[in-house]
Amino acid sequence: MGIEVVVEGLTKSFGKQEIWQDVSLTLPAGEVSVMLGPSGTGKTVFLKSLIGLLKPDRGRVLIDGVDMAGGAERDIYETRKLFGLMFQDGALFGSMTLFDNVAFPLREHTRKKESEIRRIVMERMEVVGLLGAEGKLPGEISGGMRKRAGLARALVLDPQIILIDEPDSGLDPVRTALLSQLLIDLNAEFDATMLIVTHNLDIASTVPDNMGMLYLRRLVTFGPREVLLTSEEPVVAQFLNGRREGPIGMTEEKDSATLAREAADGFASAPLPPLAPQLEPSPGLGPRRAAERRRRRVLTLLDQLPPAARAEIRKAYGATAPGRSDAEQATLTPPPPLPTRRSGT
Ligand SMILES: Nc1ncnc2c1ncn2[C@@H]1O[C@H](COP(=O)(O)OP(=O)(O)OP(=O)(O)O)[C@@H](O)[C@H]1O
Repeated sequence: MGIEVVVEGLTKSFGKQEIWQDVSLTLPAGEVSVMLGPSGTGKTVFLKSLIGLLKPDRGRVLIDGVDMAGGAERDIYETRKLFGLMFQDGALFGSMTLFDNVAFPLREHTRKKESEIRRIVMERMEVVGLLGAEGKLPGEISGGMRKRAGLARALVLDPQIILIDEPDSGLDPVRTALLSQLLIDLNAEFDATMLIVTHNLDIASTVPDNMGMLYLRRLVTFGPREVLLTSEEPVVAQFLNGRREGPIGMTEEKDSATLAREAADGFASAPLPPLAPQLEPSPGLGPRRAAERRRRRVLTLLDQLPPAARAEIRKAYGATAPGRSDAEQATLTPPPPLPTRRSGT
């Protein structure tokens, strides 16, 4: 099962440019989380800080007792092996075939025999739908295929935490919808903690268990998806509706006169789109193990959430039994059977 990632008071600047300050959140073990935010708000910097590639000025990133922000380099190096990373363009080596690209981490970080490497690579290629393309070079395939190859490579070391940076960039809507399904299927198969950075509203509204948003050098919110998707905070509502009107401008922040004029025109009261259901794993995979853990976790949190989010969660999980608190209810319903995993994964 995936590992919990605890972020405490993280603050990062480059010289005089403050990227974000005092970011605190917990990525629950094995669940899928999405981080939204306008361009340039430091989402990629956040991912790199989680894995210890960038050092924050203050704060901690705790993974299994190791502080990725300020711990001993040897511990950070070891803990990094728990991660799978997929950056925007797949970050493949152009002169290597897809097979060699996907095999690279196994050859680099393990002493496995070539026959074992072949078995693992072909299995991961199958998971991302790339069987048959293993002999191709990255330049010979589409952008979507390159991203899936990047995902296959992120999976070869059986990661417990998977960080994915803008998996949708450059993809058409159909490929993006297929990718959303693939991300949920990967979570069902590997039960890893996943954090996805994206601007894509289709992925954001249908894939994650939890969502957060970075804006104006702070974390606006982070929590169960229903909180952000029902939030009336103007910046969140603007982002989720893709509207021009609202606090976010081309250079991140609009001036107060423009904002006041737009507010007078009523942008703040425009309704949010109805909540889309979260995707289920493809037939044959069984339910995600994280789904039942998340149900129990979120029901115990219910009393602390805003009313609109609470109502959506109750709707999603069925009405609470009369006379029982949400926390009691969380322990009552028996969990569904565990998913059947494909052999060898
Ligand atoms: N190594 C670095 N040195 C100096 N500045 C950096 C470095 N890495 C990132 N930045 C700056 O940090 C800011 C945030 O960058 P980042 O790439 O994290 O944004 P983002 O939210 O991921 O943007 P996008 O959605 O457009 O990819 C930018 O202004 C960028 O120029």
